Amino acid sequence: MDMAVRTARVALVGNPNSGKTALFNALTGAHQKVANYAGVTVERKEGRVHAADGRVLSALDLPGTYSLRARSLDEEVARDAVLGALPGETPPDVVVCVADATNLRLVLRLALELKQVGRPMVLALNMYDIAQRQGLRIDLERLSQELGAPVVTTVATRRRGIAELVAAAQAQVDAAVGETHSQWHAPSAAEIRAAHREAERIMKACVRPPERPDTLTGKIDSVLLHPVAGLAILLAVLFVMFQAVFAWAEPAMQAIEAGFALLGQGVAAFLPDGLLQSLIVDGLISGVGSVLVFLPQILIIFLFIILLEDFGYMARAAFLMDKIMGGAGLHGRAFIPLLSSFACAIPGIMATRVIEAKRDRLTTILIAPLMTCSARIPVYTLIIAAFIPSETVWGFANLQGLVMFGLYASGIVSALLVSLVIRKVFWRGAVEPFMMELPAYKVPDLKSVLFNLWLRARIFLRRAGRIILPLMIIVWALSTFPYPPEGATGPAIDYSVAGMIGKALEPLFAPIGFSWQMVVALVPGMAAREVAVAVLGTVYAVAGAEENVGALATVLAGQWSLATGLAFLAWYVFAPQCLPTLGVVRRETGSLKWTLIMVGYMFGLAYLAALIVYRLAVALGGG
Ligand SMILES: Nc1nc2c(ncn2[C@@H]2O[C@H](COP(=O)(O)OP(=O)(O)OP(=O)(O)O)[C@@H](O)[C@H]2O)c(=O)[nH]1
Ligand SMILES: [Mg+2]
Repeated sequence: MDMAVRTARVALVGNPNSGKTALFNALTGAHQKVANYAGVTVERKEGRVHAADGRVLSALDLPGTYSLRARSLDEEVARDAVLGALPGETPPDVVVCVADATNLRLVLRLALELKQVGRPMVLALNMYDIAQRQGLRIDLERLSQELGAPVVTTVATRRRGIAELVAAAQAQVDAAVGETHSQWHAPSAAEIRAAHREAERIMKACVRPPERPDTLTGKIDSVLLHPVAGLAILLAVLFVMFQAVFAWAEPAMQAIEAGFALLGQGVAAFLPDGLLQSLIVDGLISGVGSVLVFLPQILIIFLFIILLEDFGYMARAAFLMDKIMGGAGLHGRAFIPLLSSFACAIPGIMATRVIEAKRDRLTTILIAPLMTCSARIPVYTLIIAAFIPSETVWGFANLQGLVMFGLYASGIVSALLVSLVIRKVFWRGAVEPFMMELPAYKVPDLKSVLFNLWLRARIFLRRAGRIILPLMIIVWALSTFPYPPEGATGPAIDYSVAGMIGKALEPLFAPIGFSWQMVVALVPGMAAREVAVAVLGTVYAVAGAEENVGALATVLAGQWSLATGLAFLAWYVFAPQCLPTLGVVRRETGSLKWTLIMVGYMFGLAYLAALIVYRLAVALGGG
């Protein structure tokens, strides 16, 4: 094979949370998710590295692992990539062992294992900035001798040491002599002990303990992990987050709303009355605009989540929740997947790969969609704005924020209950104990926070363009054609296909107080939750009373009873209104049966919850 044309492949291997993905991003210019807790990366990702001399390398980001003795699916990915065991894949030309320089003991064991694989290796001592700040002294030359591999210091987040790392990797490729045979085999207990001793010896020989050991982390932890104070702080953080959603977003939302109203009026004035004007103004601008208004709220929630992630708080939250989750039959490792599900259930379900036991993993997959994903935010805020007054209660809390908090809490509490039921119905047995690593606290980096926020905004805007926009054209057509017959008196939509579908399904939803217009919104809302908001925008715009040009929330407040609004919220806490999620559940469980069980229980709960809420609200005078 001609070495000059084949791109050399570099695999990034290391303990969880050591900065592999941050290095990968710095090397390739990619934007993979980086966060301050273990288990962020669960899949292999490949990218291209342009070296200073013009050559191109291929880099591979991998899930974190402590050993090649893989126990969970994500660790297997790392092991197979290193051993070249994936179908159609050769072992990497160079292995870059990524180390958290402040936590070398564990990575030395992994490095010794990697040496046995027999591929050329480079040790990247990442987080070197923190090591230096702590006054940790590492004898780089000696370390390199002991491991028989070049050592490069890096600060991935500041892109320091990147060029040196690439050069070291390339030098290893150039010096490599043909194929080596892997010496790696699953080690015996005695071999593991010997490796631990060897790691300990290297540690003693090369690392002098920090002059300023990290006492701050301990001090902060004694408060944040306190069983009472810690939980109170966690609740307070969430409380502030939901208050902020309503308190801070208002001006930005009004500006976006006014912008779309102006755009609609401008286009309406410019285009002649008729079909095209109706499609663009009522279908596209009104539909897409009604969803985009919620961008500020989504960004506020993500700002909180990103800051907490980067600070290192999320792993502490997991620690605090561990008892409660264990009581509900959930594995401690389920926390991070469930946390990811607050953005979107799809990455959350993928993240369950870190859970070793199949049953624990399946339980987590089944409840992940109950976490409030960001696609629910537009629906929740719309209905809250329409039906919940912006009042101050108890002298300090905004009622709208409290209701939002309650909706998130309903999702979490029901998830715990469902998990408990799954444990009772499908399988019993104790949950395995779980050792959590707590990452060091870090001051969030402003640039990376803003960048992450921009990535979230981009996902939201893309969904608006790729899912909502095309669907709105279909919805507009279905709610416009066929035209009402000669001499018809009702609004045109009553005679359209959408009207017919809505009215045909209406009896099914009448007991929970849904109007046929709402049913029309639920059907395309299966594709993505927030589409329902856009459809409501269009259905009521096409229904076309002049006074309806106001904000959608005002329109809904005039059209629905309070009971109907609350029932709609209850429905949205549970309904599996997201086909892509169902597709991922099917793929990750490999089972149609479990996918259908999930769909069934979620629709069942949605109907039941909406029914109870509706009846209760009507009985209390909200009909
Ligand atoms: N100060 C400092 N922080 C870093 C450095 N490299 C990474 N980080 C931070 O460390 C945390 C972990 O980084 P990731 O790149 O997600 O780690 P990973 O090894 O990919 O983690 P997993 O995918 O969970 O195995 C993030 O908060 C990064 O911003 C560094 O060199 N210096
Ligand atoms: Mg990673």
